[in-house]
Amino acid sequence: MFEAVVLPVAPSIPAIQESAAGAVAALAVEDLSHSFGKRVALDHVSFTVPPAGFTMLLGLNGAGKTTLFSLITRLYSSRSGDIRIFGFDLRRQPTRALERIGVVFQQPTLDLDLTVRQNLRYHGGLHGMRPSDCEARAREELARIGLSDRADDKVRALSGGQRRRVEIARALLHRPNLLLLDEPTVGLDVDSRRHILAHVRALCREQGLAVLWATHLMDEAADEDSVVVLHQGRLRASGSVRTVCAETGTDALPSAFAALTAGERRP
Ligand SMILES: Nc1ncnc2c1ncn2[C@@H]1O[C@H](COP(=O)(O)OP(=O)(O)OP(=O)(O)O)[C@@H](O)[C@H]1O
Repeated sequence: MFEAVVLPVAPSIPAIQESAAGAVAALAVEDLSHSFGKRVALDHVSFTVPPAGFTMLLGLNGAGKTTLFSLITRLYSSRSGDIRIFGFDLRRQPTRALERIGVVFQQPTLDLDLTVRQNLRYHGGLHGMRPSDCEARAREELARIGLSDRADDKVRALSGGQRRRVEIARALLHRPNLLLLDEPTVGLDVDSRRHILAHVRALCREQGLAVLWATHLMDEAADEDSVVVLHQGRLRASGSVRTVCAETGTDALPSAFAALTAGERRP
């Protein structure tokens, strides 16, 4: 359990206001494909994530969620298709695009032998933050997530849920406008899952963040979310929960998801 602390809204990066005079999507994926040898992981996928609000990226194992995240974060380069982040083309303007996203990867990436503060400082350095800014932001984000008193503990001493919370604080340090989380609650107990989801939903509401949350757990979705459904590398549906239910002739997201992902599983 932790008490979330509500802090003032962080200022956004000014250039976004300029480029987002219209409602520029936080993320626009267009005709994106990616293969590992002969295995097609993403097959002509197109969808958008609204400039603010919570979007669930739903897919079973092997749907292509992590491959998509790897392309958006440029761990892999896309050979076919386009990705724009707040209007910035990831291939042509990678710095401007990438500085707008924060990422929590599926596999934990904190250094267990560094303290919480040192992990955050390292991340700030990678983003070119001044040490004093980084220190102030680390304090803010650790307070927000209820871990101020653990700043000087080694990450190894934290629970799985606390480590995830530090990863979220780290992802927000440079004030991104789009937060990507790849199955962030995997391996956590019910209480930690609930609190992490509630925390990210609160961030989304209070700071006007756009969030893309990948999961296969239907109980993490809410009626007001936008959803993107991937299955076996293909886009099966995207839009509001209501639209996806209407399109599948179902009355709830779990039934819609079951209908959209029925059929042969890939070996
Ligand atoms: N590095 C890789 N080399 C070869 N094939 C890969 C690689 N990474 C992913 N794949 C394949 O690409 C497809 C999509 O995998 P991906 O990990 O993106 O799915 P996912 O939706 O994230 O699944 P999970 O929920 O299990 O993490 C799968 O068939 C997977 O085996």
